[in-house]
This record gives sequence, structure tokens and C-alpha cells, in this order.
Amino acid sequence: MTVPLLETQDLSVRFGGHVAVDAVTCAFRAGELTAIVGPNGAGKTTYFNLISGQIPASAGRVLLDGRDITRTPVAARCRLGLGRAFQLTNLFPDLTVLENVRLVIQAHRGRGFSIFSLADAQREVTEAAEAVIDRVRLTPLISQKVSELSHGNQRKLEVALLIALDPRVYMFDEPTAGMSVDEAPVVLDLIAELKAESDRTILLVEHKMDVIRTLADRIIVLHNGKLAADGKPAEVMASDVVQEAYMGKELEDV
Ligand SMILES: Nc1ncnc2c1ncn2[C@@H]1O[C@H](COP(=O)(O)OP(=O)(O)OP(=O)(O)O)[C@@H](O)[C@H]1O
Repeated sequence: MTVPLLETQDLSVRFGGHVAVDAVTCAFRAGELTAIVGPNGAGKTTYFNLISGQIPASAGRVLLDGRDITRTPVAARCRLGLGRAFQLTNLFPDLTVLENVRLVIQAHRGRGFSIFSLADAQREVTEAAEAVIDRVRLTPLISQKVSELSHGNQRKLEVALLIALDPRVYMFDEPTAGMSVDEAPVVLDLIAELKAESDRTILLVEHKMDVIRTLADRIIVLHNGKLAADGKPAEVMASDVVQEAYMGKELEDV
């Protein structure tokens, strides 16, 4: 059997007396988009924080490609292929769209570029940045300062930064939150495109059932920090556990 791209084994974190993530064991394979659902306070964002390394685990392990990364710092996890969108916190508001993407590409490529002359390296970085910006449909705004972009376009740029990192695991926490009905489809289309590149694993924390229905191959449900359900969307959405306790009326239209 192939090794899962990402895996958590008995992963837990305790804040004082409260166990926010409680022994979650789950494997995520390449080519699979998993939606992580559950009521407010269920532990979804905390589970993400444990996987990406924002907070240390109290117990259990995180494995990437079978390698234990539980104690690996955030930046090193990122270099190993874990990519997380950060709800606008990693954008530089006074720089342009192009400058933001260029910075990420430069930082990610690091010293590997010394084999090129400086001018060639600069051109290559710019071309790579332009391609990513085009992919998220922000080319008309390429020279605009980030602070002047709409919220929706800032969210698209955030996805561009993630794509620029070329991760093997994409982690999205409510990627269309706060976006208008016109803007959200672009981000959802992008996630669908990434999913079509079948060697990636995508984790999506999402409340919107229409988004989950469109994109998810699998749903896991967290409740009180525990893994409460795991399976194909139709099965999980129809299960008593979800219908009664977790999603309530939101699922009626599924
Ligand atoms: N740093 C922290 N210190 C103490 N408690 C925390 C901390 N971070 C999260 N918690 C608690 O852990 C629990 C899980 O929170 P978390 O934000 O992961 O839930 P969630 O499922 O993402 O909720 P939501 O859907 O509202 O975003 C909550 O009870 C929260 O108050």
C-alpha cells in the first residue's frame, strides 16, 4: 500500500484543561480533496494549526510522506511541501500584486538561483510571478498596491502566493469567506484546477455546503476535537451523526 502524502496519528493538543484536538488519526492521499467540517469550536482550525506547525502538538504525530514532521518548524514544513493560505495575514499591503508574488517566489527558490546571472534570475522570477498572477485572473491589477484591492481580489492573491510555493499539500481555511458572489467562483475554480492536478492533496475547512458538494471527494467531521465521521460526501452528509448534531438545517438542501 502506498504511503499517504499526509497523515496525523493520535494528534492532540490541550489548552489548559481543554483538549481542542483529541487523538485525531487520519490519512490524506495525493489527488484527494478532503473537506473538514464541524460546528464552531470543533477544533478544525486548531487541527490545521497542528498540521502546519503554528502550534506544537501535546501528543501524537504529523507525517509528511511518511516522515515525522511533528517537531519541524513552520518554514521547514513549507519547504517540504505543506502550503497554507493565511487569510490575508501574509500579504504586504504597501507592495503591488507583482511584488508580493515575486517576493514569495524569490524566498522559495532561495539560493538555487545563484547558477543564473542576476538579470536572468530577476527575469525568470518576474515571468513565473506573471504566470501565477494570470492564473488567478489578477493580470489587470498586477501593478496595483495590495491595500487598494477589494477583499475578494486580496483572497485571490493569497491563493496566488500559495500556488507560487508549489506545495504538494494545499490547506485552505474558508477560502471564500467574505467574498462576493461574483468573486467566489474564481477561487473555487482555482481549487478545482489544483484538484485536477491529481498529485496534490487538498484540505479545505469549509462551512458552505454548496462548496463542499462541488469540490469534496471526502468529508471528515470534527466534534469536540474528535474525529466523528469520515467518508464520501453523500454518506457523511446523510449520516445521523452529521444531520443531528453537526450541520443542522444547513444540510437540508443537499
Ligand atoms: N490558543 C488557544 N488557547 C486556548 N484555547 C484555544 C486556543 N485555540 C483554540 N482554542 C479553543 O479550542 C477549541 C477549538 O477551536 P477552533 O478554532 O480550532 O475551532 P473551529 O472548529 O475552527 O471553529 P470555527 O468554525 O468557529 O472556526 C475552541 O474551544 C477554542 O476556544
